[in-house]
Order: sequence, then C-alpha cells, then structure tokens
Amino acid sequence: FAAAGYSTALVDLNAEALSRSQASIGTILDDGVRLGKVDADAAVAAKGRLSISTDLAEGARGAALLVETVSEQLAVKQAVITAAEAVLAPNAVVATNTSALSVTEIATASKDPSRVIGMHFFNPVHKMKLVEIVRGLATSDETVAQTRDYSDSIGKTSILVNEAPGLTTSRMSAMLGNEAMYMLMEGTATAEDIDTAHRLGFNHPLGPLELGDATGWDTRLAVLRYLHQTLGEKFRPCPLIIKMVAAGRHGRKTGAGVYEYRDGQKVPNSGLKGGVL
Ligand SMILES: NC(=O)c1ccc[n+]([C@@H]2O[C@H](COP(=O)([O-])OP(=O)(O)OC[C@H]3O[C@@H](n4cnc5c(N)ncnc54)[C@H](O)[C@@H]3O)[C@@H](O)[C@H]2O)c1
Repeated sequence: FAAAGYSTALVDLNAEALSRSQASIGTILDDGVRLGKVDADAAVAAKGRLSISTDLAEGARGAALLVETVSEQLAVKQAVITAAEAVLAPNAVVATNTSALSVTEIATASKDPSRVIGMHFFNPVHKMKLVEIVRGLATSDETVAQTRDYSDSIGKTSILVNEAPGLTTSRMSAMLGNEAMYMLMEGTATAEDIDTAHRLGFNHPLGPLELGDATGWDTRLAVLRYLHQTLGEKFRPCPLIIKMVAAGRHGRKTGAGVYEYRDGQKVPNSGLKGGVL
C-alpha cells in the first residue's frame, strides 16, 4: 500500500514484530531498486509513507481502509475491529485477511457489517498478484466495488468469492494435496514422480507433496478436517496424512514430511515409498 502511494500505518501490539516488519519492507524496497524494479526515489517515498505504532487508536485514526491481519482467532479479530471502528473515517472499509474464519461471523462485531469484507493476500505479498475478495452475507455491493478498486490500485488482481469454506484457493489446494497423498499411499507413483508430474505437466511451481511439506501436514490436516466437516465426504483426510502427523512428520519444520530435510534442504530420493499401507 505504501508503495502504491497510500499513507500506511502498520499496527501490532508487539513492538519488536513491528520493527522487524518495517525493516523487512525496507529490504524488499531496496532489493527492488537493486533489481531495477523500483525507482530509487519511489522507494524512499514509500518508506516515508509507512509509519508504525503499537497503538491502534493512533494508527487507525481517520483511515479510509483497515486491513486487519491479527492472529487467526475470532475474538481477537472482532476486538480489533470494534476498537478500530471508533477512530476510522466514516464509511471506512473494514477488511479482514482471514484465511479460514467466517467473514460473516467476524462482521457481527461491526456496527455496520455491510462495510466488512475479506481481503485475502498471499505470501510473499509483494510478489503474489492474487487477492481473494470475500463477500460475507451482509457485505454491500459498494464495499465490494471499493475493495476491488483498492486491490487494483496496489497492482493486484482480485477475484470475488462468496464466503465458503476454504474460499477457492485453500479448498483446491487441500483437494490436490489430499489426492496426491492417496496416490502415494496406493503406490501409484513415487513421491518424486507425483511432484514432477505436477511441476512439468501443469507448470505448478511446486508439486503437491513438496507444497504440503512446506505448509505443514498438521496445518493441512486441520484444514482438511474442517472441509470434510463442512463440505462432505470428498474432503475425507487421506489416512497417510493422519499417520504422518501422528508420527511427527509434519514437513520441513520438523525435518521430515513426505521428504526428509537436512540443513533446510530436501534430501534427494528421500520421498516416502509408495504403497506404504
Ligand atoms: N501466514 C500466512 O501465510 C497467511 C497468508 C494469508 C492470510 N493469513 C492470515 O493473516 C492473519 C495473520 O497471520 P499470521 O500468520 O501473520 O499470524 P501470527 O499469529 O503469526 O501474527 C499475528 C500478529 O498479530 C499481532 N496481534 C495479535 N493480537 C493483536 C492485537 N489485538 N492488536 C494488534 N496486533 C495483534 C501479533 O503480535 C502478531 O504479530 C491470520 O488471519 C491468517 O489467517 C496468513
């Protein structure tokens, strides 16, 4: 937002997280200048437009747009929205970056739920073009249009999702990862070949098994269980995922998932063998 010309306030209760964020945004802009993607003066101006604060009332005062990205807990998000609304500009758009919570439910904390909407960004945010805009039950057409304009103005491509479990991206990604694990479990192909098939056959930057290792199969399993509960049988978690999580093979972060990792690097030919059940 700061790079696109908006006066931007970054708010967090944790002062250390705030300084780290400000420093990392500075590094991203400096790298952009070095790579010739960002004009040097524009980078200086963007840094100048970014302020940090541990005080929500100070950071949000008079703002036309709030994008809350606090911890993925309903009560925390609702409390932030209630507090921010006391100081935001009249008719401000209140956006939530939630990945899995209900925008409709978050909006019940607002004095005007028609102004509340989902604005779901993807990591790393400065590189990833997509924003999923999520319409809750009460979100107005005007709020959708304003949010689309904000998204366009920062150079993102937005899609509109009528609130549903897993939106579009998490739902498809969960299905793909689950199916890949069923194939591995059945011995259809090796882990390496299943990932290669997706990278070379579909031009996916990562195969579904290495992506699951990066995301963490514990997180994946939680998402699948939620989708199974809300959307039905087709999302039943693959038994191999349940087994791997029980064994502590959560992925990169535990040093092993479908593959093994040494010093953060994938060990060649370390994929779980097919037909393991
Ligand atoms: N991590 C991702 O890749 C990703 C991608 C898309 C969306 N999201 C969503 O973004 C949100 C944040 O995700 P995260 O992974 O950064 O979470 P996180 O828990 O790592 O960080 C949350 C931050 O919120 C701060 N915070 C908590 N309560 C606060 C309060 N009352 N006021 C101000 N700051 C407060 C914390 O200090 C912390 O810095 C979640 O809703 C998540 O679903 C995350």
